[in-house]
Amino acid sequence: MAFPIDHTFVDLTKLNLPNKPHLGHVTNMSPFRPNLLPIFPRALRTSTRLLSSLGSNRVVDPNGSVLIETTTSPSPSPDVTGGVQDVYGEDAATEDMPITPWSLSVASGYTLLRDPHHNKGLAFSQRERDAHYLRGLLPPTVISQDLQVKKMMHTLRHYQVPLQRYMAMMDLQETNERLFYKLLIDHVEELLPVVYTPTVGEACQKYGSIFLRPQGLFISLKEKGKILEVLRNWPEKNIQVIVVTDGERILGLGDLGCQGMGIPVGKLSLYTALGGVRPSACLPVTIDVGTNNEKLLNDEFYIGLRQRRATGEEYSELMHEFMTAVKQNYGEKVVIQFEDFANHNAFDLLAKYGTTHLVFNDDIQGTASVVLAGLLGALRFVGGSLANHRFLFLGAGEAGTGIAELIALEISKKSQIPLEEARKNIWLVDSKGLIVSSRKESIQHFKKPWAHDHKPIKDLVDAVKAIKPTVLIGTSGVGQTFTQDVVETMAELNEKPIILSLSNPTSQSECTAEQAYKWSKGRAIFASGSPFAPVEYEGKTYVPGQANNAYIFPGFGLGLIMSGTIRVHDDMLLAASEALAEQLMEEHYEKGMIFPPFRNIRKISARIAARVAAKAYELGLATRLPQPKELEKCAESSMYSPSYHSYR
Ligand SMILES: NC(=O)C1=CN([C@@H]2O[C@H](COP(=O)(O)OP(=O)(O)OC[C@H]3O[C@@H](n4cnc5c(N)ncnc54)[C@H](OP(=O)(O)O)[C@@H]3O)[C@@H](O)[C@H]2O)C=CC1
Ligand SMILES: CC(=O)C(=O)O
Ligand SMILES: [Mg+2]
Repeated sequence: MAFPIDHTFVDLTKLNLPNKPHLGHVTNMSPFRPNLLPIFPRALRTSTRLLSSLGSNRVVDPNGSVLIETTTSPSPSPDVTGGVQDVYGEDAATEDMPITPWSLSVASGYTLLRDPHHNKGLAFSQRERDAHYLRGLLPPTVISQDLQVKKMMHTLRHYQVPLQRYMAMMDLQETNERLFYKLLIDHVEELLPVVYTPTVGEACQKYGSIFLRPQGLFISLKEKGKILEVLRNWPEKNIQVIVVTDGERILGLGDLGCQGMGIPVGKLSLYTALGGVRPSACLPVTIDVGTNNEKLLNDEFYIGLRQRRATGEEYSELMHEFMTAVKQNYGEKVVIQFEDFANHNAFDLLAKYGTTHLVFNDDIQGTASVVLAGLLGALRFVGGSLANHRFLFLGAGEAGTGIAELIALEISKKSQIPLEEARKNIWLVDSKGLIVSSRKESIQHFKKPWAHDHKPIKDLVDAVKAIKPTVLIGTSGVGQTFTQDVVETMAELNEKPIILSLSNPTSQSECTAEQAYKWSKGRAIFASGSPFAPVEYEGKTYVPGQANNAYIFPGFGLGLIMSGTIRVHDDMLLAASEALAEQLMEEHYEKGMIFPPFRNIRKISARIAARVAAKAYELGLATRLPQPKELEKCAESSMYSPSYHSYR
């Protein structure tokens, strides 16, 4: 179907039909939208009769794409009943088989005001208020969406507590979706820290207490054997992106179990606001296999399963059922973004499903791509190529080893040296110290490529002194681990030390922006995972960058979707990094920035999407053919706009 995915109606007057439509044949017609035929499974059945009354066996949209087609076969195949595809098995079901009673109605009056997808609040015009039975349900004034944005920002700025802002934003998302996205797009730099890190971290910790309305799809062990049915309970059918977590490693806050749902919800808000993917095409999912967080298990307001985490086969079987059901229900072009899984599952899931599904691990791959872009930008300050630099990581998990591997891949490709060779300048420290060859037998598989020959070193500062890195990257999830000693040593070793404190939320950042600039005497090139305000140091203002995968995944996902790509490839991550790095302009360098500002993020995302899509076409992984000529324009024009529509 070539129709935009949030169109659940098709205008019969605009279609290529031989006879005038006889609307009596469609039971779901709206009195307010008389020419609109609902495109929903149940409506498809009623439309079969409509089609025969029109003397046609197909409905074609203005672009020539078939929207509805009756079968001409005398003996329909088992999944084609009554002449149309029996999408959810309603027609094939016998009387004793349960089905989902899908129905579609057109919202008006009170229901319309309570429908977050269509509600416009005080922005309903007088004519719309008459046409849609709203008169008296709203006070007399009519205001524009822009004024609504202004008012909402005024309200948000009055809240002193970040969590209050978060709750107000979530409430808006659940009551007036377009206004929520308009606000987020127009004030992205101010509101990103509200709906995303750091505030979303606190929201997840307190999710049970602040929980008002469920968001997203909860799939727990109780749903084993029924996951396909659960997916079918979700009201939207055309899903393009799923962000899924099992809540075991939420930011640097550890196991938050079912309350990790704040993360997929937040990430998908960014898919829409930053990447332009329609909200109706986004599905947040939390897999609940229990939690090992004692505090939550004993919290009377905890919303998840009250048991310790299932592991081993029980875990894998649930995940496999989920992955299979997703492909069965939505096909193979749905992006499945793994988010905030613990590393003992994350690497295995990515490896296992990377060859059968369109999967992307944001913590391993998205983080790698954004950090590589930042480093390419930082070369401008420090000179040379990546091959001339030495890297030391604190933290050798998903983010640390993911970034390390992409840096090595970039060096290997650019310098035409083997990957093994490129890895030699990259060192990692985990909770037990520097990863060295004598530890090789006892470390997890994803650390093994980094076990170089060296004597063991326990402390970070000693590792800094021994390795002499030019770049220090924090991915430990532990705050304040870049001590004054560590930063000063980096500054002794380097004229411009590159220091990235990537751990989230702010409380877990390896050091603050102020510490990095102060302890390096203003010489550090610094960026952090969660935002820090500009810092004044000895009369100069330093603008820290935000090295967060939010720069990458929305545009990356858009690129996959717009090209109909079926698998993720590392070269697409490199393409995304290059696209992001190229958008760093002279004016940004002058302020010491290594990332372009977030306020231009939709433009940035369109460029990333175009480059990712181009790479997918080059690799033969894109299925949307022929390849559009101008991919960036194509990306821009396909982006969701939050402006209100006017109603008939
Ligand atoms: N800015 C961004 O875009 C992103 C930031 N992150 C952040 O990065 C952090 C880590 O995430 P992730 O890699 O997925 O987590 P993992 O759990 O996979 O890895 C954490 C690593 O840190 C090590 N570690 C823990 N404590 C210490 C310590 N005190 N000293 C040295 N090393 C330590 C662990 O060691 P061991 O292996 O021995 O247990 C492990 O290697 C999180 O805070 C997360 O929010 C993640 C993704 C994106
Ligand atoms: C940003 C992110 O994905 C994380 O901290 O896990
Ligand atoms: Mg994450």
